[in-house]
Amino acid sequence: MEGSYYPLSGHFGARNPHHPKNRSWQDAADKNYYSPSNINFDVTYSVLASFDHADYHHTPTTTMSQDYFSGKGKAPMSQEAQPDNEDAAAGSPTPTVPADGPPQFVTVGSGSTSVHAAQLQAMLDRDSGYGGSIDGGDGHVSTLGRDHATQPDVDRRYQAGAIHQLWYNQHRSTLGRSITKVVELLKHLQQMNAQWPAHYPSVQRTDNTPTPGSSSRPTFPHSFSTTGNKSQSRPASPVPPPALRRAMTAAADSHDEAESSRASENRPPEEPRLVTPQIAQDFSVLKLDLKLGSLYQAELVHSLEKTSIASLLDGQISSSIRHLMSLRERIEDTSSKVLITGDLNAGKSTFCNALLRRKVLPEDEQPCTAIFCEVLDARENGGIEEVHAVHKDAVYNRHDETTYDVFKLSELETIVVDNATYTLCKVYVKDVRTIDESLLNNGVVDIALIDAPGLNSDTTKTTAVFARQEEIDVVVFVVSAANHFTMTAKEFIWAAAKEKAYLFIVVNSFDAIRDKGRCKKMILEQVNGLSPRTFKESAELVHFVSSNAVPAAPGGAPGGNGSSSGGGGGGDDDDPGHDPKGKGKDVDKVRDFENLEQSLRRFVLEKRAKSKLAPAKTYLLNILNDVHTLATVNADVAQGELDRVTRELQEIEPQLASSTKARSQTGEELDQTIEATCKDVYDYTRTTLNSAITRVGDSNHGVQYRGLFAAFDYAEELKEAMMAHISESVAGCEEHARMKTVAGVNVIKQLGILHVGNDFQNLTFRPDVMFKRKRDSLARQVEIPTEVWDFVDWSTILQQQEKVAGTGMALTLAGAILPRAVGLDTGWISHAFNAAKIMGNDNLRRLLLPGIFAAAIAAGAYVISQIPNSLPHRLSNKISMQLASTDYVHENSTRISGSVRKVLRIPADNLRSGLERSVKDLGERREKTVKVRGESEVALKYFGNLVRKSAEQRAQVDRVDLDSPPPDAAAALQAH
Ligand SMILES: Nc1nc2c(ncn2[C@@H]2O[C@H](COP(=O)(O)OP(=O)(O)OP(=O)(O)O)[C@@H](O)[C@H]2O)c(=O)[nH]1
Repeated sequence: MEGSYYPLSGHFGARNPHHPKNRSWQDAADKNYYSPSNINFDVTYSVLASFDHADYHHTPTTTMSQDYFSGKGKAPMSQEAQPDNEDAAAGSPTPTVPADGPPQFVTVGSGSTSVHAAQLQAMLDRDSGYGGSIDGGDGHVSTLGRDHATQPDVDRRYQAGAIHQLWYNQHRSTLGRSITKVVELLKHLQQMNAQWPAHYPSVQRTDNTPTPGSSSRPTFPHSFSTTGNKSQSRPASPVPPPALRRAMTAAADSHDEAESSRASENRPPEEPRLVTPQIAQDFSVLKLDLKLGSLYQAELVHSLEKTSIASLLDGQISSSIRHLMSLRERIEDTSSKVLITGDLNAGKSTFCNALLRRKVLPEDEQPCTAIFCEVLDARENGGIEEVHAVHKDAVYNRHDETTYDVFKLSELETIVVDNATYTLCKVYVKDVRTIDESLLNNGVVDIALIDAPGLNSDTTKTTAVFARQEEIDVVVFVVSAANHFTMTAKEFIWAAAKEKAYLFIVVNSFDAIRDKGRCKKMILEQVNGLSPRTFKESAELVHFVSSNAVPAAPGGAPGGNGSSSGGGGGGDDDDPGHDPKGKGKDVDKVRDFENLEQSLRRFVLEKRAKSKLAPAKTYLLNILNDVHTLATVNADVAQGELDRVTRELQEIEPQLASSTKARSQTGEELDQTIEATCKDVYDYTRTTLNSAITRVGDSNHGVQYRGLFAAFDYAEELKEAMMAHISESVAGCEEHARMKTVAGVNVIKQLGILHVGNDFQNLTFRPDVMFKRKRDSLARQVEIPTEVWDFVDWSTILQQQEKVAGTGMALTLAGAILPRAVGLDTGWISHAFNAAKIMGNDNLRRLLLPGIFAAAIAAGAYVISQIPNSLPHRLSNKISMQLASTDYVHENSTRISGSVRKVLRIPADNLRSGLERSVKDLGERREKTVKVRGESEVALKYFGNLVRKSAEQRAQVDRVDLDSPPPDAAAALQAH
């Protein structure tokens, strides 16, 4: 057996005669110990080394631990108490280990000693834990390592402490890194949630929502126990045991496997929901508290906008980030708080002083401690010993003197008795012991001792509340051996045991008891009744000591007797200097106390892992589960959204193309229809009216000539009839225009139905309303006055005149007009004219005047006679001229076709804007859909990554096994 276990640290090596001086920690680290076929204790050893070069340097603890390993300290045990190291090295069995157990000595170093190394580790595990490995779970109280502590025992304890510390640091840094990663993930999730509001599953209205606190708190499996309760082994599921969850996390049943959203989608919907209620049940940290009024969450989720839910989620993520930060602070905090409480006058202050090896806290036979005293290493106060008495209701801040008053240590007595001004005081003391010996400054973990006021009706509650604080890693309950447990003590232990599972019980003033065996038995029975778990581990957790027998260390504060820790004495009842027997007793007492210290130290170490790392691990698993669920759901939603918008785009694209085409085609068609209709109406109207006007004089329109004396009436009636005829023609044109308009509207309607849809289905058109305005009726009318000259057909007369020149004209007039006027046959006159022409002009000149006269008469008579014939023409011409001068035909044609255009334009414009709108709508929809597609693609990628990353992180955190011993050692043990 070559080498030693101790090369690991100068300190260990210094105390072991077999320590090879040329070996160093670095030497060991340089060895390749990672070969799987050579699993041995050196693996653990190399783990130690690797930590030394990795995470271990980061924290003050690291530094202290290095000091601790550097050999600056000295052995905690008195020389008398140390076993023969030579014997131990030579392999002689120690009396504390059963004969059939593993070897009772250990010498480790090279790979050849791996079996023993593993066995040593197993022993360390058994020794340092307080699981079933010691008492076998049958309630038998072992006194192993307490009554007869040997040097190997002590070494093993140190080794266990070192291994535990490295194991702790490894897990701490893994969890710390994980926290940083998760915070990053959450921050990105927050950003994503702002851009793409994350979908949150609503909660189904079921009664199986986990009620906080309903699950029973599990027992903490032992870190070092290799035969720990198998039923407590963590399930393979990443969901941690429920009761390990923090108060703010809701416990989720491990059998509540997250249902895949696809599977849940296949189920018939029970109520409207965003995603699936089943998934919502699995949320623990990111659960949205939507219980408002009488609304159920599901209803509320649905009544809230998606963005409101996203902002609620954002709030949850923020608080989660804050919580993770505080968890990181907590795991990085190297100190552990030990609450020392118990009945009045049980000896709590004396016990604290004994741990400190200094009379720091006032001890008195009458109740004196009225406020909480937290004893801390003076290094935390810049090395200055003083008391900071914290003001009532103030939050202590060492850098803010308004929160506390400063006192000297010697003034502590006056402060602790007064609970009116202060509730808490911070006592900074210099540690008089070396880091090997000190509990307060032990090189592994900084411990703060909190001396609580004695339990009474006023403070029990306060102390119980205090005990529940997460910062309290360990509760030490001091009970007087003479008084046993009072009612108040029992109540407190009941309450505290629920929170902390294990309590450290100090039965003090054991020196005052005569029948020690009976006392032990009775107290242990009581412990069994109060905290069975603590009872099961009573060898480690229940200690019978006499605190007042522990002397102050050299250099201690006034009050200590200056004797060394190993020297004994200092007790009130013994004087070791004069009584060798008494000295022997005190040595036992001191050794008991030192055993207590070692147990307490291990307890603190283990509890520290539990109290600091377990919440971080549990919370990380919970949040990662939530993030994973949320990411899975949202990846599904994003995929669904992507599929949907892709389908939608496939529909929209052709719709948009055909709509755009229809818009231009239909626009042209509409223009053509309107133009063609208007042109047709205009042309028709113009032609019809022109022909009507031209031919209006061709008939008398049924108006009868009733003689000369009714000539004027005749003219009037005839004119009216003519005008009516023309008006009727206009009305006819309007009717034609109506028909054409109806046809045009129908064409537009069909186009509308074809391209726009239902809007045009109900298009109704009332043609009868057309041309009903006053303007239309005015346009039809023409005012033409009747004049005398209308009765004379000058053109006829002039035509006749041309036939005869000069006098002939008169004759012509007479011959042409008169007979007609008097209604005679004109044949003879023609003959007369012909005769006159033969007679010659001279004869005729003589006949001129009478001729003219006769002709005038004849003409007058002729004109009158011609009225029935000439008047229609005259009037027709006159009307025609008049209408031409007012541009009647054009005006009406324009009016009628204008009206038609106007009427047709209404549905046409509607159709145009409908088409325009549909193109615009489709364009906008397309734009939006394209945007959603882009966002969905980003979200899908993001959440897909998040699913992967959260699963990876979760697996990493899950690998942080707080319930098992360092894996290499366990493997070595198993290999053996
Ligand atoms: N015989 C004996 N007396 C002890 C022991 N420990 C403490 N005492 C005495 O018990 C009395 C009370 O001790 P304290 O330490 O003040 O008790 P306490 O629990 O702090 O008291 P309060 O804080 O006031 O509740 C003192 O007179 C101590 O000397 C012990 O181990 N043996």
